[in-house]
Amino acid sequence: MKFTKMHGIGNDYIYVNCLEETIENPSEVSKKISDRHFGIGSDGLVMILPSLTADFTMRMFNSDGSESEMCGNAIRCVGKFVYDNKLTDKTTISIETLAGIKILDMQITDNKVTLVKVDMGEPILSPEKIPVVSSKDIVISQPVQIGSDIYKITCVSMGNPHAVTYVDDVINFPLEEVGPKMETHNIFPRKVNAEFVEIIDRNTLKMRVWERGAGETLACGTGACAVLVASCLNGLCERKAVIKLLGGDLIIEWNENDNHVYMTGPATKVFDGEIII
Ligand SMILES: N[C@H](CCC[C@H](N)C(=O)O)C(=O)O
Repeated sequence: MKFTKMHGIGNDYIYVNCLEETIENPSEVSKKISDRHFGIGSDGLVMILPSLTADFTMRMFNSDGSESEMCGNAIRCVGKFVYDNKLTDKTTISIETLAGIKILDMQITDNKVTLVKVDMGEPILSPEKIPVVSSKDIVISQPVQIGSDIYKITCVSMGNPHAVTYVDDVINFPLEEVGPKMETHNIFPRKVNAEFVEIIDRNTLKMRVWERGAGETLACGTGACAVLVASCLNGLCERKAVIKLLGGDLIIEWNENDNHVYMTGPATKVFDGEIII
């Protein structure tokens, strides 16, 4: 199977052109190739497929084999993949995902995509659609017990579920201990991506993420969007801000006119390869 290793600010995936390749069991393949010792090494697998309703389809699998509805860092790399490999000559393209069709505007330098702005659509705030078990109409700064500690979470879906918690010192936060317990907490029927955020100022947020199905990653695009929305709902930031992640920065805006969230960031190719699966 031919593949391309790419990353979005350090959130790295294996990309396969499934207009040419066939993957019988993507969940098993994702687990196998994601292993950083026995496989290629990645946060998961991304399949690029045809679409009847958009220019292309993206399917994304975490390193544990679970499929996600949407992946922000990956969709930017899908845009780069299809343009740089001349599968399209359009600089504005549509990608079908399990979270709906997303529109990408791509910046080109020397015939290669360098920066991508993605319309991530509207944030989903109703608990039953996130999903999260709650008696409230919206989950903002709600207490949840993890071990002997209480954390206050704000829940947002960008097509995939997120729980956002504010901390004083995110770099030294015990993510390996708290992250997996939040990910699998029984109030999340489909588990959850857990973001932990330190407010730098009203235009700058610093975050780490324990991803559903992948553990800590260097960046999470949908997570950065969820963090911006949650921080606006908590009155902690402006509607456009720099989100600083371990792997790099994203510019996120929650537009008050169309209620859409826009994510702008880079997409990077590492290498092409071939593997027997
Ligand atoms: N682990 C996520 C999918 C990847 C999201 C993240 N890598 C991004 O860039 O949005 C989930 O199961 O919902």
